[in-house]
Amino acid sequence: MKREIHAISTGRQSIESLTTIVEEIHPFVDAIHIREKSKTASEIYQIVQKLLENEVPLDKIIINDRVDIAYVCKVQGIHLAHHSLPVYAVKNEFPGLRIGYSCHSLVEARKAEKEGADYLFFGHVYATTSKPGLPPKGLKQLKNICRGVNVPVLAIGGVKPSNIPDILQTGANGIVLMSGIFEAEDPKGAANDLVKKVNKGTGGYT
Ligand SMILES: Cc1ncc(COP(=O)(O)OP(=O)(O)O)c(N)n1
Ligand SMILES: Cc1nc(C(=O)O)sc1CCOP(=O)(O)O
Ligand SMILES: [Mg+2]
Repeated sequence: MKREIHAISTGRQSIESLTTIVEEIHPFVDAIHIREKSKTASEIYQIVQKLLENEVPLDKIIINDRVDIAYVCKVQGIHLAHHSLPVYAVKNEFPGLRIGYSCHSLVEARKAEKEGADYLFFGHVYATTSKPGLPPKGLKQLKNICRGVNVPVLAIGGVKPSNIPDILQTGANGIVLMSGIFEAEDPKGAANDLVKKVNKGTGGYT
């Protein structure tokens, strides 16, 4: 199974900054999550249209939480969290959408898999400013999740180039970054570096 790199928008950037970064990084990553909790449906739709105008492939775009926007825009998929519509409900209504789910325990992971999730995020693996005051789950729990389900598991939370080898040792199928890409001084350089690290030793990158 190909290892995947996903990038998630921060929710803190303007439409202009966000779309400029995505236009630079999309060739290096497998998926770009538009996770913009305080933007309106109209603004998120505008983001997707701007990305398409700038030749970002539809099949690299994933919408966080908003199934309506994912369906209307015909993107690659929808990413659900604990506050979202249930996985089984989305699967039933939109069998063509790739469904991701953010889980934080083995019980949640197995439930999401049973309900039809196509892949899982597990986190936060390392400390991250995105989850202040919450202790990181660590590599041991990540390994346990990877062994406990049959769908791909991607590590999220505090991921940086130096911890990629340890993450991949757990059996994780990829990595997910927010600040490490969207808040990097050089997002394109950061994404390129991640591709090299993720594919090291697989023959997938020369
Ligand atoms: C134990 C625990 N519960 C919830 C979260 C964060 O929620 P999540 O479903 O991942 O949604 P996002 O806010 O991250 O989009 C967590 N990290 N830990
Ligand atoms: C959106 C999100 N969800 C998490 C989870 O554990 O569910 S961690 C996270 C943010 C990850 O940001 P960064 O790459 O900057 O650490
Ligand atoms: Mg999350």
